[in-house]
Amino acid sequence: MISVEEALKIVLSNQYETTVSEVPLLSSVGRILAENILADRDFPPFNRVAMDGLAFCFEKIDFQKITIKNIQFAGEAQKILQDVSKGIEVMTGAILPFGCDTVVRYEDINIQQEGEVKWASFSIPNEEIKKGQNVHLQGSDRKAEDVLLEKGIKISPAEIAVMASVGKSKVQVLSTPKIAIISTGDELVEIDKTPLAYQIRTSNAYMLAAALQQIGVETSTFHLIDEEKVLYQKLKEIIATYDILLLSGGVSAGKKDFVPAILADLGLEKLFHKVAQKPGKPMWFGRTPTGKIIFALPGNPVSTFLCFCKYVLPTLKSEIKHEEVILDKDIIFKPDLTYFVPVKTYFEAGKMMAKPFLGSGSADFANLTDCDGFVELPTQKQVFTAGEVFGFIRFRGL
Ligand SMILES: Nc1nc2c(c(=O)[nH]1)N[C@H]1C(S)=C(S)[C@@H](COP(=O)(O)OP(=O)(O)OC[C@H]3O[C@@H](n4cnc5c(N)ncnc54)[C@H](O)[C@@H]3O)O[C@H]1N2
Ligand code: MOO
Ligand SMILES: [Mg+2]
Repeated sequence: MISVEEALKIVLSNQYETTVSEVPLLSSVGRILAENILADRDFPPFNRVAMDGLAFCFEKIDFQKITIKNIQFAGEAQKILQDVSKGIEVMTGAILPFGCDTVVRYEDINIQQEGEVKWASFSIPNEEIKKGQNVHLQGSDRKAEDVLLEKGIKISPAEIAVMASVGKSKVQVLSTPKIAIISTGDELVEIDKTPLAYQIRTSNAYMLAAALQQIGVETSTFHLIDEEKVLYQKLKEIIATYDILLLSGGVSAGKKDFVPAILADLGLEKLFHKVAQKPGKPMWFGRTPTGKIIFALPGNPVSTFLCFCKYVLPTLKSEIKHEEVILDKDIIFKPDLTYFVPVKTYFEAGKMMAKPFLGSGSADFANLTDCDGFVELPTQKQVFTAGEVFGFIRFRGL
């Protein structure tokens, strides 16, 4: 049996190799960018008027009375202020007229008109007017050819705006693997059925699908009965269509726990079976010769969820924060296994504390609703004392 550390290392060094695909800009939100995005021109691309008002040349005007010539609207080619002692009305988003360097808002001027002649005077003290004000200078945000977005980042609406502004109607993103969630077990019925006395409703597949949905990954779900021929045939079909399989149940020592043997019959390479951990000891992990990845998670719901959070999530999320918590209660655990205990975290004097919920074991998934993660208690110790710091695997707010 291998340790938790070895198991995680094997999982991380056998990840599904994602390929790059090109998608329409809007379809790229939530995906991982697979190319650097460069500025195609300066940001802003011209000296942009930032306020509606009057533009002029600061050094050349008479501060008492500025004759107004012309209007520069947004979307118009640059106008030229022929007589630099005069001003020109400008609108936000327009290119600053040639010959001007400063803009004063309409709110800060009084405009008067006599016949054909229109002039402005300032309604604020002259000292408040600064040369260059209200002009968003060309290239002041970014220069042409600057890297605006680096590959590897997760695309949000802010990145969509940047890519739209540089004309990326199609974007290269990492392809998302096709994931199948397969629950197994004769005792399970669908959630809209009333279980008989010896049956239960299936919940693992919903739990896994929901966890993946939270990180923007879509899945397909299947349920298979504990029947060797059915498992062999259906798993063969699913492996042909999907890139990553998440199975739950059928991996332990029971007479109908066929999953490991069937996966071997299907020609999969077993990378490990059984990890020195509680819960989740019977976990199986392997791959196909073509690099498709199979996680066969133990069926007890807390085991399924812990194995998912500890091993599956790090392969699908671009970044996983390493977190630590302070245990708030002594725990004694003697077996030579890493012990993952559901905990509820809270803050005390600025430190993150963890209150353990031992519940009644790995089938007690109702317990998880009181918790927000697992604390990881290492094998090397048997007594874990209140006040000690341990690793924390968060599952709430993924
Ligand atoms: N003799 C041994 N027995 C068991 C061992 C062992 O080492 N020796 N390991 C125990 C541990 S630890 C676990 S965890 C379970 C793992 O069992 P399997 O992966 O074989 O899963 P099943 O036998 O199919 O089911 C176990 C349990 O989980 C429930 N289950 C399964 N699927 C679902 C689902 N989709 N939704 C809700 N609940 C599910 C199932 O009804 C069983 O109660 O084995 C121990 N036994
Ligand atoms: O790991 Mo089992 O998960 O202890 O019930
Ligand atoms: Mg079993």
